[in-house]
Amino acid sequence: MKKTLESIDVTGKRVFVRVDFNVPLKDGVITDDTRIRATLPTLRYLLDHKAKIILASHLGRPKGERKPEFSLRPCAARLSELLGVPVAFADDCVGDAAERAVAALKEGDIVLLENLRYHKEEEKNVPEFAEALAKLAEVGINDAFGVSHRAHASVEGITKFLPMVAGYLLEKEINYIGGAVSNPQHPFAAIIGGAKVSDKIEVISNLLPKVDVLIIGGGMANTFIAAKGYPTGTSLVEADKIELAASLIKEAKAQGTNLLLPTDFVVADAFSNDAQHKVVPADGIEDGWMALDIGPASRKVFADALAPMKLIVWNGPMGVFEMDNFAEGTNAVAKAVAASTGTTIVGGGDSVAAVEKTGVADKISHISTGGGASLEYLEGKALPGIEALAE
Ligand SMILES: Nc1ncnc2c1ncn2[C@@H]1O[C@H](COP(=O)(O)OP(=O)(O)O)[C@@H](O)[C@H]1O
Ligand SMILES: O=C(OP(=O)(O)O)[C@H](O)COP(=O)(O)O
Ligand SMILES: [Mg+2]
Repeated sequence: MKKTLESIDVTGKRVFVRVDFNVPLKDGVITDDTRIRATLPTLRYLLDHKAKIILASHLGRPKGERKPEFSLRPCAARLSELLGVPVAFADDCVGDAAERAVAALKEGDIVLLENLRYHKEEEKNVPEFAEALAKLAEVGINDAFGVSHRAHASVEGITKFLPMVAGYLLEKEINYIGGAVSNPQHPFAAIIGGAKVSDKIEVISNLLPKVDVLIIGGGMANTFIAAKGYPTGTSLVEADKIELAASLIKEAKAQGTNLLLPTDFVVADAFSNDAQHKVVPADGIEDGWMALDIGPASRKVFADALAPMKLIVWNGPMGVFEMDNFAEGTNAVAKAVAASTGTTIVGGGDSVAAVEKTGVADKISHISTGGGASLEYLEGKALPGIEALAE
């Protein structure tokens, strides 16, 4: 058993809380705050116990550079509104700015530190960086399920210097997803889409024997379309995963898993809502065109396949749903999942934003803050951020 928040003394202490505030943003405005709201139970507990709260998160993938569009500042403002208390902001997560902000904390105060990934040492899990983070606090909490599959400094490395326990969000995710997938109901479908193809394609081999139906859409589908030998135009394709996709198609067939790929796409001549667009069959993507959504025939096939399912796990939008002209595939799958009489789990920063946008979030059994994390958990992998927690 991993230790949880209530088993440690936080009163008056400096508490480091790793959160996942990697929220979708458009022009600096948060378009979905689910990941922030999901941490409120832990934060309210810490406020009630007069802790000095130090929040740390990544946002996007700035790859070690201080790119302003990846600043966490909008999240401090949003959190302050949600909690109804001031939330201070420190311009850096280590060094002078962080140390000064932490020294200024009184009991019941909160500071959010700037993006951890402005330092390349975070993703590289450099011990000195983990130690610098650890030194800010006396106690550590992981409430960042969405990034628990990453062995990064603030998630895994830090625990060698500061023991970490699970916050309420992490505990809830482990209990729900762990429970649903340890002895899954059948028929069981997984739906995988989105844009993080090279990461998420790696889980499919381990998923195939667990599920009855595997639906592939979104950016993920294009690499499979390429594996079938069809042209993909200017679509997002992970060239060095085409061979893997081809072998997954064979594995699915050999195991009798129903692997469903789109049979048609909405293609566009540019990555823009204003681009020209049309529907083409899956083998009909021409040069200069990119697949940005699944087509109407695919939506119907996917919805029909989902109808009899007793368990559905979905990560990754079916198209570029942020643009209205390419949102219909995601909307259709969201509605099909919402209509299911089985257990439904939707995970991922963007997938949850899509389900909220479609207006069906309250019809989903469990909204998970983790996309890649829930897939790896489902696959049966030990997540480094959870493994590293105190027993
Ligand atoms: N066909 C596509 N081409 C390019 N991007 C896509 C496509 N389909 C979906 N996407 C993008 O995938 C992104 C989400 O992917 P990902 O981060 O893997 O999902 P999640 O956050 O739900 O785990 C969205 O921003 C969406 O626009
Ligand atoms: O948004 C996230 O994952 P998701 O897109 O799979 O939901 C997490 O914050 C992890 O981010 P990362 O995939 O850049 O490590
Ligand atoms: Mg995402």
